[in-house]
Amino acid sequence: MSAQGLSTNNLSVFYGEKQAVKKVSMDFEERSVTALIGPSGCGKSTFLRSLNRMNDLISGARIEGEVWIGDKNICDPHTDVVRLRQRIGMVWQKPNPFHKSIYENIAFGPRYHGVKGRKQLDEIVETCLRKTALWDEVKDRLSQSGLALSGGQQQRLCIARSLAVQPNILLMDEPASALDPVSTAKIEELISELKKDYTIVIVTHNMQQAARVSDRTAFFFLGDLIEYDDTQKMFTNPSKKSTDDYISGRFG
Ligand SMILES: Nc1ncnc2c1ncn2[C@@H]1O[C@H](COP(=O)(O)OP(=O)(O)OP(=O)(O)O)[C@@H](O)[C@H]1O
Repeated sequence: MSAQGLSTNNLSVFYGEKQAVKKVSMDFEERSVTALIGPSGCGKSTFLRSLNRMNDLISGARIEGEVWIGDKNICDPHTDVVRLRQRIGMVWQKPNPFHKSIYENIAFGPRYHGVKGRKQLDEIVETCLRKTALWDEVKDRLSQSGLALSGGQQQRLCIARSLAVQPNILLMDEPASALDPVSTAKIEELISELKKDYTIVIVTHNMQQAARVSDRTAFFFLGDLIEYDDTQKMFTNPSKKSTDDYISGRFG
């Protein structure tokens, strides 16, 4: 595995007595998109959140097993969680810009991590807005509130905010499910563009979206990883009957 590679080994997540994720071992391909699919409640979001220790914030949640980034097991209690979340960004289902200007939404993270110069911050803001195809839409109103943007623009702003602290990995939990079809298409285009530079893991309920944007797909059911393969294979010739049943809409 390379210095940045992401993988899990026998990863289990519990909420109290309930086991939501059951000994899942996965290697994520770098600079590609992995989709996590499966019926509601099968543990996709729980698994995703454990990849950057977001489950730490949920009382009663407990992890067993390992999550590796390069040669570091991030489940180690000595892990610097702030630094970890800088390397592994998270984008949520509902766009959640800060109650700040468009500029400050992006400058906040780098400033927190020590970038002070205005010129450098200006550059980061422009680069991140260009990467998310927002620059032309907002360059003349950077001091306006991020909340004044449309839902789709807000979500792209949130993605730009994640990029500003230079992560290697982006986790996305149904990033387009709250958006209209045009905004969804823009987010999907953006994901395809971003995978040239980032390793992306996305939870989606939308089978067409998984088929369109991902290179690899993992099917979860009741906390188990049932099948994990190239997306094309998963959607045309899955190995397990339950994968086939789910993908073809026979349950879930
Ligand atoms: N904070 C929590 N406390 C207790 N149980 C939880 C918590 N979050 C999730 N669970 C339970 O863990 C299981 C997995 O939930 P999770 O949200 O990870 O599934 P999911 O596949 O992402 O579902 P969905 O597609 O509906 O978002 C479910 O049984 C759920 O009820």
